Amino acid sequence: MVKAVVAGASGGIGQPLSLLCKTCKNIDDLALYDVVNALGVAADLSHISSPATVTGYLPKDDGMKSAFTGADVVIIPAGIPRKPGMTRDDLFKINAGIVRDLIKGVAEFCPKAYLLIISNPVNSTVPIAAEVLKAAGVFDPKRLFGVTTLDVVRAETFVGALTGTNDPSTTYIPVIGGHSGETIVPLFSQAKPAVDIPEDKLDAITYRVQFGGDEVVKAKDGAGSATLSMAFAGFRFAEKLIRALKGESGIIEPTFVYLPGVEGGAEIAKATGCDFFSVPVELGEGGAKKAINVVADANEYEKKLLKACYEGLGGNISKGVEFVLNPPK
Ligand SMILES: NC(=O)c1ccc[n+]([C@@H]2O[C@H](COP(=O)([O-])OP(=O)(O)OC[C@H]3O[C@@H](n4cnc5c(N)ncnc54)[C@H](O)[C@@H]3O)[C@@H](O)[C@H]2O)c1
Ligand SMILES: O=C(O)C[C@H](O)C(=O)O
Repeated sequence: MVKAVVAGASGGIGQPLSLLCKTCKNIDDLALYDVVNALGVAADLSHISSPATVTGYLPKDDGMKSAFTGADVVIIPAGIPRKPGMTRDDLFKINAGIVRDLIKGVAEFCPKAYLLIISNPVNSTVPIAAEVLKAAGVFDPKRLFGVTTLDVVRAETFVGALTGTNDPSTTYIPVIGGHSGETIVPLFSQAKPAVDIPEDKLDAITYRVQFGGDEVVKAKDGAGSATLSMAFAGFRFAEKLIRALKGESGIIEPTFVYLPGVEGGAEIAKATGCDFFSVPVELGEGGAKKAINVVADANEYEKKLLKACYEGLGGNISKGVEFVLNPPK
């Protein structure tokens, strides 16, 4: 019996993500939480003839408590998206408080749940979540994941277009670091099967993975950021995690974790100078089983990218931690 919650279920990501969860054979009970329209989205999805039961909750009548109680997995895409001209960090002011308050609810109502944070800026919202859980005495680093899967999905897609493969998703490409601009570092040299990216195309494809989010923000022209591709990516990660929790072995996916709390992570934290970092993580019955040190094998081109990543990411992480430890007055 697996209960999954989508918090922010009525939004651009939340609705298609909830749809995918409703059709997932590994989810039995789906709770949709939002500050608006969660009952409508739940009523709509509940007519789909798949096994999962769906219920919707608003903040009134202890809705968060009802939604979160008994949850095994909580996926959080709640918060505002970017408009053209904004960085993900510009979202901090509003989304930091939204994530903090949702995680307080998690700590109270489902402290053992596995948490998948989608809300931006991920580089800061995941440290916020960790600090809130620590303060409540329920932080387990093996259960907290920043969802960076969209960067991996983009890398697969853009490389697929270059190689002309029939199915881009069959190429494994570790994308590591954080989830914004230069903190996103694709390691094309470690693709499996190997890909041969012509030298004159390397800068452009790297940039496209790092700034792919901007393409969508620009194309949507004020109507938000990536929602459908993000729902696909968020579901891909959630579904893999649930399969691993149920005992399937050998599942590896890059995700933004608190490295010192995951096996193999301490040495990566030492090498990168960042406690929170996305690396390929082997998922298991207890969540994050092992962080895989792909940093050590980066080539010279990738090492330069990583240097810029460490510089940007450190500040984003501290900003999140500070928000909880020294809350703005
Ligand atoms: N991690 C990633 O790769 C990635 C990719 C795309 C978007 N995002 C981020 O995901 C977030 C959501 O994007 P979107 O396009 O779905 O936005 P959206 O505005 O369409 O939806 C957000 C939803 O969150 C809800 N919400 C707001 N405050 C809430 C609260 N306190 N509790 C519960 N629900 C609340 C809103 O009512 C809304 O339904 C943004 O921060 C965006 O930047 C992350
Ligand atoms: O770009 C954004 O703001 C949304 C998301 O983080 C993305 O990568 O598409």
